[in-house]
Amino acid sequence: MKVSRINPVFPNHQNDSSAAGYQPLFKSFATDAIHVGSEPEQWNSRAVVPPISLSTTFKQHGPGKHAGFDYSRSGNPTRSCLERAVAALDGAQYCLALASGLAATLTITHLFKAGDGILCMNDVYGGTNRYFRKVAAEVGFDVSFADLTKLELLKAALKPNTKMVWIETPTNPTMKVVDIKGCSDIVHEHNKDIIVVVDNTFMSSYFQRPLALGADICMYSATKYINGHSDVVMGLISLNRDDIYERLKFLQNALGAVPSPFDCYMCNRGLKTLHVRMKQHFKNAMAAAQFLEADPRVDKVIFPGLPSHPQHELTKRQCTGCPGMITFYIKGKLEHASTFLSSLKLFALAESLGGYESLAEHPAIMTHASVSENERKELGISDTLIRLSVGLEDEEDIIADLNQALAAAVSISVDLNI
Ligand SMILES: Cc1ncc(COP(=O)(O)O)c(C=O)c1O
Ligand SMILES: N[C@@H](CC[Se]C[C@H](N)C(=O)O)C(=O)O
Repeated sequence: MKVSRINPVFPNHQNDSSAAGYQPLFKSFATDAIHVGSEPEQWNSRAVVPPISLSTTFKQHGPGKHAGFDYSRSGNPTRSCLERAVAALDGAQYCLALASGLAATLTITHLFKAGDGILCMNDVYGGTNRYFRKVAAEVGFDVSFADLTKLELLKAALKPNTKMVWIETPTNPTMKVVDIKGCSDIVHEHNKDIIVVVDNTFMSSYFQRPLALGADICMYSATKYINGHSDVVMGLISLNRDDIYERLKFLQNALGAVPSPFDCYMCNRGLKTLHVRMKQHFKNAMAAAQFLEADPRVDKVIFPGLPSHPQHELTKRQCTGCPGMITFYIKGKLEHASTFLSSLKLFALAESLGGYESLAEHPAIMTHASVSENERKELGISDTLIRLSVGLEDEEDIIADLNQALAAAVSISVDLNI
């Protein structure tokens, strides 16, 4: 039987978004997601699905002589399965799993010492901003922020003590897209020892491979798309450099912020369908973004897949597509944003993103409340900014829900001027 590979989003082309100008899909992504790290031959039982290895300790042949594992914080068979799969998907030699995205951030930061400079993209997840400003800076790191979408600002912000440049792209929540290759080239020309880290949480390895674009480390809040089912909190770090890996592996054990075997099992399970989920997130988000952009009740939509996005061309140059994240400004005031959010029926009003279910939130009050008011103002995180994580439900139902919540927002008695 001939299997049709016609894609309804890009009907004249094969089953990928390269036809719309994006990078071609990564070769054998689905096969690697499903098979790498899950080889039945590694188990005596030949289990096709990796078992959850709950034992905290492993019997040794003789003192210090073991079969690859001695203590579960230091290494765990279920965790290894996940780490191997994610490394393959990132085009990396190594991957390390941590207890959360922030645990990954803090483990990476422990590569450095007080007095070292950390330069961070100015718009990042509120908890990353909070960690760098209110924890790392307080223990003596020289933390600074710059808009890294402007390469001249990156050049100007590099200092003699800069040891790490932290990029998040697209940014949470204002969806700015940073040129990973452009930044990595500038940073490494300035000093090849500076470590460029990319938070790849929003894109996932399906849409973006930072290591191939020159970054030294790719990290994730796997809590989001990588697991994809909103039931695991986890972080991941992928990389190719042996020296940094050895130190991070040491820190994974020495700091001890490791995920449980059960969570590793769950995340590996979620990973098997990453490619299927991301395609549908892209399709649904594109439809929702186009609907919102055409709607007079909406001021502005920020979605890298729309030609109106300031870095749409860059997105196509460095990514294979876009995830389900959309940010938009509703017309009116805080009351309109609040009414919209509390009127949603299918979207849940909740923090987090990247799960199969649609979520909506108010960054200024929720995920980015830890960012100072002044900074929020500078970044455009205003009272009317709404962030959507478009899920995998039927497109018509997603749009109908947005439509009815916008209708509820305009019906309130506060003057809207439209
Ligand atoms: C882009 C991004 N990076 C990192 C984090 C931190 O991840 P976690 O919640 O898994 O600690 C989050 C969300 O929390 C995020 O949205
Ligand atoms: N990255 C998530 C996390 C939500 Se914010 C979680 C918590 N309130 C905190 O302040 O740490 C997102 O939705 O962006």
